[in-house]
Amino acid sequence: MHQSSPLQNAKRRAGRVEDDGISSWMKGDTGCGSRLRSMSKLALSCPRPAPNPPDYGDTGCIGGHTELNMRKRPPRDDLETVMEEGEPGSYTRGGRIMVYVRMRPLSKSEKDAGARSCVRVVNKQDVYLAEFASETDYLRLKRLKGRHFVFDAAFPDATGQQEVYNTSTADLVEGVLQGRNGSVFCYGATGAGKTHTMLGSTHNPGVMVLAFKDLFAKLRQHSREGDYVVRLSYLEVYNESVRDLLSPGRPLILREDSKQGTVAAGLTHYQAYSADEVMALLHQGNQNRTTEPTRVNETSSRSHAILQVAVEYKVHHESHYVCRTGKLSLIDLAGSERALATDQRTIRSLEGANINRSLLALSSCINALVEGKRHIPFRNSKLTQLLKDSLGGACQTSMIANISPSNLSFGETQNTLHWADRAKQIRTKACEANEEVQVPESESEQAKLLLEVQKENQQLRMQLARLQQKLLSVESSAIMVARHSPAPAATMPTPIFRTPVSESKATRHDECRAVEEVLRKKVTVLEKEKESACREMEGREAKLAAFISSLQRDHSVQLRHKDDFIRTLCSLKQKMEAAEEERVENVVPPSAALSRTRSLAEHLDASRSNRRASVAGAPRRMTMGGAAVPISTNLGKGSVHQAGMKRPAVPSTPTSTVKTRRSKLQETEENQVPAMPQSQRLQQQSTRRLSKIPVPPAHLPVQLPKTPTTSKGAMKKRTFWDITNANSPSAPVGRCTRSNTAATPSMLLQPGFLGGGRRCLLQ
Ligand SMILES: Nc1ncnc2c1ncn2[C@@H]1O[C@H](COP(=O)(O)OP(=O)(O)OP(=O)(O)O)[C@@H](O)[C@H]1O
Repeated sequence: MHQSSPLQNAKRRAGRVEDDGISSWMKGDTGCGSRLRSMSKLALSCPRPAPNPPDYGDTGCIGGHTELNMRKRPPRDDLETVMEEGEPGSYTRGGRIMVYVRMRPLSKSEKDAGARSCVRVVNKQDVYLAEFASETDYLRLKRLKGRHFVFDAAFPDATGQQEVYNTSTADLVEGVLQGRNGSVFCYGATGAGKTHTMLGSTHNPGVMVLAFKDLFAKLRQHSREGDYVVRLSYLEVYNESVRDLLSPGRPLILREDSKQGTVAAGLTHYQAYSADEVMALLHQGNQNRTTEPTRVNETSSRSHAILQVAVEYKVHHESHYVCRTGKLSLIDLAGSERALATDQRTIRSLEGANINRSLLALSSCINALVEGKRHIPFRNSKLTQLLKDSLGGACQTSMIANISPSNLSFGETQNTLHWADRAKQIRTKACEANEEVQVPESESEQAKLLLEVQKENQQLRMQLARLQQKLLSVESSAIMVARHSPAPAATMPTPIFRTPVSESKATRHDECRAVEEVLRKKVTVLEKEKESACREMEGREAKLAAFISSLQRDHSVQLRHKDDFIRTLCSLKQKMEAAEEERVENVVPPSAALSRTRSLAEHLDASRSNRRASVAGAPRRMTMGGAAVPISTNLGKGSVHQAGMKRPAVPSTPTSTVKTRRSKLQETEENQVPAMPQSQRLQQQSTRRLSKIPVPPAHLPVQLPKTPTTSKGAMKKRTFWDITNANSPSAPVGRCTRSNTAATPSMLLQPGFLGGGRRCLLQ
């Protein structure tokens, strides 16, 4: 019936003989747990551990209510015990994730399908898993293996919600109120009871609801009304996109925050003041959550849901108050599932693939954390990104692994238990309390006042020290001055500085008086010096003024001379221009003019000689073209009459001009004016014309016109007066770049200035 294992034999040999214990384990008494633990310890130390396995009833019912089926009990050597060193009950939260297992009852459908329980929870910590095989399935029967797991707590199917909450989450809520972060998440296969554990129903509320109720109750207990703030956010990760469940909209983006860790940007945070408010929000969020019926679960959650509660509150003490900030994350993961477990192969299978992928990423992170790897692949999925703080951060974390007892779900249950067992080894960072001690306002004011008084006192002390130093320096300088200046004998009959300064007050007074006297004398001397200096300065000033006025006079005289000179120059220029114009007017070809002049000169000579001849009785002759020609004395119109000879042709001289000349010639002849060279005559003409040009008065300043003329005709008529006096009423108006400035004498003397100015005016 019963095989003794080597371990039992060893125990017996060691005098620690125990009964096989099977019956008592089946009953689930408390003693069996300790026995199992002691055996497990032994198993760890023995090369081939073989503790006695628990018994499994035919019906699969658990809880020690069935008869032992000895035939189906797996061999003891096959039982694999997975335990950590140390007493399981001695687990503390410090530094690692707390792992709990909750088994749900067999569902009606499972019972109908003839499923049996393959899991046994013993002593609220130990979980035994057995694989059943039918009696005809010989192959599987041979491979039957029993597995034993020990967790921080294991909840059998009959465990109520409150107990689960008290064991797994209540201390986290307490931690949040102390300013720590905490998180609880449920893991398991689809339909294993995660949502039931986390959310529950209206009549049987789950961990989330109970946590809120507890939280608000404790807040009211610890803090005054109005001294706490509870903020709530609720999101889901569906098909690798993050959604806000309290205000659905666009998918949210995850961001890394140096203070808060991974945060969903744009997530709504509702402020709640009571548990009822939270319930309403939770209900609203759950309505928005993606749930679909699958073959396994009527209301299967197709997303991972994360509910976060941030708590800020003040705890009042006698002299101060403490401000604490904590955060509690409650996570309901979507169930891992086999592809066949779901009926649809379209959207549901895609959801399932995404769920499995994210859970695989979670498993990878847990493995990496357990193995102590440097790199933890949190970024592999949105879920692991969001759980980063819960898994590897400064956070108190509880994991509830939900399992189904059905032998039909053996694989999923086994995976879940293995996964949960591994998660036990995850170490978390030390979770420091986020609290700030603050002094009440009245006391802080007093402290502030005290500080101010102390500061003022210090400043006054420093000021006093500075003044004392100053006084000493003044005294020493006074002594130095008094030493270096001879004191009058009458005022200082005794040498006052012979006595030390600190000797007596009287001596000091004498010293001061002596110093005062010396200083007064010095001041008098300085005043006298100042007066004499002032007088000297005044004399110098008068001399300088006279010199400046003489300079000004000289300068004005010089200016006048310069103006005269310029005026002369201008008149000469005008004359020359007039002469030039005259010459241009009488345009005669040079050759013709020359020949004409010559002929006139010859004619003049001839007439002179004729006159002389007539005076002497000889016939008058006229030389034309070098030959002497006899002419009549009448030199009027066509007066040249000579036999056999034509009158010489005058080349191109205009008739009027010829006439004028002839008349002039006649006049000359008549007046008997001696012949004169033409150049002299022209000069005389020019002189005569120039004498008619008015010369400006000497006192007028030489100025250029301010505004040049706009017409050429006007310019041509301008006189010297117009050019030199811009204020003249006849001054032409026009455009000129240089004419806006009054010309200085030196400017007027510039070569081409007048001509340039003229050109400018003609523009
Ligand atoms: N401890 C329990 N006691 C009684 N009934 C339970 C328990 N746990 C789960 N159930 C029932 O089992 C069914 C499936 O549970 P639940 O929906 O919580 O599974 P789940 O793990 O959340 O599944 P999924 O991952 O598909 O969402 C529900 O009808 C629920 O009422």
